[in-house]
Amino acid sequence: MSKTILEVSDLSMRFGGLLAVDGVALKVEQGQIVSMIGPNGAGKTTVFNCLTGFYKPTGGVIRFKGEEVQGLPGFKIARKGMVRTFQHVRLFKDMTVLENLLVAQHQLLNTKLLAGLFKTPKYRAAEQRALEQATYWLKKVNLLEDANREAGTLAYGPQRYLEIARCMVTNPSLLMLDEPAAGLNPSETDNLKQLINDLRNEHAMTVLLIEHDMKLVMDISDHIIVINQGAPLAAGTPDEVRNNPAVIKAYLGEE
Ligand SMILES: Nc1ncnc2c1ncn2[C@@H]1O[C@H](COP(=O)(O)OP(=O)(O)OP(=O)(O)O)[C@@H](O)[C@H]1O
Repeated sequence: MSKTILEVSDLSMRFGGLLAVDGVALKVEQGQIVSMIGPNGAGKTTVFNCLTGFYKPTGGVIRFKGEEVQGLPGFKIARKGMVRTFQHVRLFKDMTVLENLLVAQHQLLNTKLLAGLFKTPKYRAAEQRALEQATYWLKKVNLLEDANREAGTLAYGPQRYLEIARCMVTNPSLLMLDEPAAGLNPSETDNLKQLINDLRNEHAMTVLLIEHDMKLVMDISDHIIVINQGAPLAAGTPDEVRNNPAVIKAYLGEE
C-alpha cells in the first residue's frame, strides 16, 4: 500500500502585491518520482522555497511524514529528511569534493563541540561513518577520482551530480531537485535520468523535481503537477498531462 510522504494543501506565498503561489496542492507518495512543471515565473521555485523552509508561506498546510512543517526554519525541515538542490549550483567551491560531503553530514548530525575537540570514540565512529557514506556516494556519481579536487574546479555537470550526492549523504526521505538538468549536455542528462531512476529503484528514494526538460520529465515521472501563474493548472500521469489542452495552451500561449 502506498504511503503519503508529502501532502500540501492550499499553499500560498505573497510578495507585496504579487501572489506568486496561489492555492497549490500536491501529494507525493513514498517511492514516487513527481515533477512540477510550468512556464517561466509560474512559481515553482517559490513552492520549493516554501516547502523547504526558505520562505514562510503566507498560507496553507505542508504535511511531511504526517507532521505539519509549514513555517519551520530550513535546517529543522532538512533534519526531518527533506533536502534539496538549487537552480544555481550552491557548493562550497573552495572546499574539496569530499569535504563538501563531510560538511553536509556534520551540519545535519548536530555534532557536539566538546566531542569534536576531544575526539571521543563516539565522535570518531561518526566521522568514519561519514567518510564511508561520502565514498559510497562519490562512487555512485562517478566522482571518486575527483575527491580531493576543489569543487569549484569541476565542470558544471559534475557539480550538479555532487549537489545530489551532498543531499544523499544525509540519508533523506525526500529529495527535491530544482532544475537538475539545466546546463547539462544530452549525455549528462541521460546519466542524470539513470541516477534518478537508480535512487528510486535501488535506494527507495522519493523524488520531487522541477524541470523544464520535457523529455526527461515525461520519461521519469510517475506523476506531474502543472502550475501556471502561481496556481495549479493540471495534474496527472505524463500521458494525461501531455494531452491536456489547458497545459498545451499555457505552454504555447494564446493564438
Ligand atoms: N523573493 C522574492 N521577492 C519577490 N518576488 C519574488 C521572489 N521570489 C520569486 N518572486 C516572484 O515570484 C514569481 C514566481 O517565481 P519563481 O522563481 O517561483 O518561478 P519559477 O516557476 O520557478 O520560474 P523559472 O521556471 O523561470 O525558474 C515571479 O514573478 C518572481 O519574480
